[in-house]
Amino acid sequence: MSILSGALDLIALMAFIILFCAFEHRRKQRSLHYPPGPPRLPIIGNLLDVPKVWSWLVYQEWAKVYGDVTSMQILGQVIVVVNSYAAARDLLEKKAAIYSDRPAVPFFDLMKWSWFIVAAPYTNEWRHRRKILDRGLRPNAIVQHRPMQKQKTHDFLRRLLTRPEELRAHIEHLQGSIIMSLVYGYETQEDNDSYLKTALDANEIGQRAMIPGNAIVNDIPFLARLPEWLPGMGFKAEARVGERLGQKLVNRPFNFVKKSMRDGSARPSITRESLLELEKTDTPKSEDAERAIAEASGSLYMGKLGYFIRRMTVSAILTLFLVFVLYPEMQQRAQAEVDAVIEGQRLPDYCDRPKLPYIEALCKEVLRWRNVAPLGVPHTVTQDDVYDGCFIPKGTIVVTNIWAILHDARVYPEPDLFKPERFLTADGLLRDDPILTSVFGFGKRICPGRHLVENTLFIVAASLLATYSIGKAKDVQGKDIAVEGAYTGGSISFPVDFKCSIIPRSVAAAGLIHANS
Ligand code: HEM
Repeated sequence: MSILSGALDLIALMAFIILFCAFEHRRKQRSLHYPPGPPRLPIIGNLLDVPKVWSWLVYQEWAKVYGDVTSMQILGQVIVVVNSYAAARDLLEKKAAIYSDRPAVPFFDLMKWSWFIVAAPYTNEWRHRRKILDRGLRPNAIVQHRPMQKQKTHDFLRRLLTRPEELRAHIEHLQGSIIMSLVYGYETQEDNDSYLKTALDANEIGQRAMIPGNAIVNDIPFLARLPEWLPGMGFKAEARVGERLGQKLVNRPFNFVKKSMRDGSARPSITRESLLELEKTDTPKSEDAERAIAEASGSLYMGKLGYFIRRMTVSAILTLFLVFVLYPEMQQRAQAEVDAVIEGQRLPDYCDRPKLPYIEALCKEVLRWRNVAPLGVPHTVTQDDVYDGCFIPKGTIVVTNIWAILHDARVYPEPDLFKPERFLTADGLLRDDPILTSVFGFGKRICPGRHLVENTLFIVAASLLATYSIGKAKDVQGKDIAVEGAYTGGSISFPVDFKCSIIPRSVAAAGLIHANS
């Protein structure tokens, strides 16, 4: 009896100590301040301080006053902005276990769009789908798609030959057809593509849900629980449309792959490879495992046209054209480099890459100079945390100021200048720069498409340089049309529309384009 009561006393004492420590820990955290930031007004906090456009520039200025990790509060929601590479790694990579969630988008929940990886919460479901994408988009896996990327780039060159004024449409087609081929082995039709309509419709709904202020339920989530017959509940019917579209988007191309696998016509693709892998490991095939593949692929299909992935890649390729217009001397240097390798006999290939360090450096500088997602995609914190003596509570939204990281004058001197040489050694060799990967985000949510983007940018740049001269367009009087080189200030930064001339460098160059497309 006395042994038993002694043991109980010990357990009670231990429980008391654990509770006391937890209480003290929490009390200490509570007594800590949030990371420093601009002064807050009662209730609305920093609502009036948040700029609608070019916010990354304002946050960069705040960092000079308050430090690399700053915070603001909007209607009670804590938002932390991370402005340096070191802090981004400390939080989003070293503490990835608690910094990898995404802010909730209630309208997506209503549409049952948890399959859409970009916005999905950090759950086992997400991990499973993300693994499928990581496997399909890793360097060793995408190597087999290089011939396809090359062929699509050659088709792009041909389109530029016949309708150069439709530059942006051609870039969108290039990007979309690469993704559809990579994900489903599907050849996008030139006009009236049958998969286009579904994706466009789903995207329209997706965009409305993502852009702040567009879907009322995102701002006032409890509305989702009210009955549909109440006034103002129209979003519920819209959510049902979104759910149906989402299912169509996920299932239709997936079924196309399964059917073509059955009749033996399936081309290599992420979906086909994932299904083959599943056959090896999962017997009998479970519906859940197939569904995960369909949904992971659907996320890329959605992204092919979406606000997010499409705009990013299109923006980067447009920047390439802008750079050629603004800096003709760099275009000439890059042309000389590619000419020395291909000697006008053929179009560039991936195997030429090691011999084209200046072009590689130019592509890297395109990604750095006008990084297309200056604030990345927000993460959220799933547990209370302390960083550098400051309290970061569970639920905090963490925004990475990728712009500030890539325009840090200590790392990239004269950061606003376009200088490919910063990625070259004194001997003209390519310099490894781990900080540049910040352009694709951090930690577990880092962009899985990054290797594909680098491959695409390289082959597009080298092929363009080998065949075209890009310069200022002329007005009716034959005068150069000025190009400002301005960018939009929204969450995905885009070159403001500009005109340029795109002319084959020679008859032989035009001949190469025809011969290869
Ligand atoms: C210039 C082009 C691109 C840039 C700069 C870019 C950048 C980014 C960034 C900053 C993120 C957020 C990372 C984070 O949360 O920390 C992201 C996420 C993502 N990107 Fe990209 N991206 C590009 C193109 C692509 C392409 C071509 C694909 C598909 C093949 C892709 C697929 C994705 C996906 C699926 C996510 C969500 C990852 C997740 O939440 O787990 N991206 N990207």
